[in-house]
Amino acid sequence: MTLRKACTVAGAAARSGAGIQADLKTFQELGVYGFTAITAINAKHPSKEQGLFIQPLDAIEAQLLIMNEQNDIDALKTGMLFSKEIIELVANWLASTSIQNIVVDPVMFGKFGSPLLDFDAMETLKTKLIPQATIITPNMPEATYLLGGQKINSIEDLQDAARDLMQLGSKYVLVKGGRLQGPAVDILYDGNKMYKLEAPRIDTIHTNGAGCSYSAAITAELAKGKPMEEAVLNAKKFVTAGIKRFIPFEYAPGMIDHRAYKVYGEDEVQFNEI
Ligand SMILES: Nc1ncnc2c1ncn2[C@@H]1O[C@H](COP(=O)(O)OP(=O)(O)OP(=O)(O)O)[C@@H](O)[C@H]1O
Ligand SMILES: Cc1ncc(COP(=O)(O)O)c(N)n1
Repeated sequence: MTLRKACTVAGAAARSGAGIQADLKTFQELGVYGFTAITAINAKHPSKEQGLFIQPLDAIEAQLLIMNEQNDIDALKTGMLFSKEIIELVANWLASTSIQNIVVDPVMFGKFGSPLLDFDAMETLKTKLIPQATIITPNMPEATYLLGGQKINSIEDLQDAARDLMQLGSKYVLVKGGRLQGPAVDILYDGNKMYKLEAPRIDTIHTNGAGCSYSAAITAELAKGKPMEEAVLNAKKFVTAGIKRFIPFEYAPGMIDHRAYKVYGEDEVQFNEI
């Protein structure tokens, strides 16, 4: 069987549940080979002022150049890109490749609010990168920022946001409703059909890496040739299983268990056209 290849262009997260580490673990669990290009190191700690180390542009460019040697990358995701300059670099590079499946996770904040995107980078994200995306995967605050402040407080608001976000030019939009009350509902839209994904809400604060791993799982499934609807459904099952078997940290909120889907094979997600 051909080994499928996925790539992530994102930040490294020192607690290792999110960012590049989450992406690689997810790729491995879902049976694809993972390549990485690291844009930043996120080592935020309450006792330290400086914890975010953005990589120099030439270091990022050098990693992207290495990717050019792999002319058979099946799917790619972007995560934390941080600055206007990095987004421009990645967007220009992507335009020069023939990669077909591009997942843009418009990472803006860490789980507990630390900024992972410069404010003046928003326009570049919207005009240079998102139009090249096969799918974008904003959570509720990210969707709100992309839409210039549009409030999202309900499943109907998620649906409206999905419709409005299509204007930015991606082929699919997935708006994640992780912050709503009740079941964990996400909305997938292709400009024509709209789908609701629903999983039971797990009572935990240990969800570090849920968003990154979700977009990485979609990337892995697309790399394997799955159609988008199936890729998103499998990815939601993967992330739900991971949240259910969360790994608590002693002094900080913990992270999802990337092994859970393979070990326990949970299957509790409903997928319906609405
Ligand atoms: N407690 C939970 N139980 C089950 N699923 C959840 C829970 N929290 C989030 N999810 C799901 O996890 C996935 C990641 O979504 P989420 O909205 O948390 O993204 P995120 O980018 O991690 O966002 P945020 O940083 O706002 O928490 C989504 O499918 C969401 O529905
Ligand atoms: C480098 C990096 N990238 C992304 C996130 C957010 O991760 P998530 O929303 O999945 O918890 C993070 N904390 N650090």
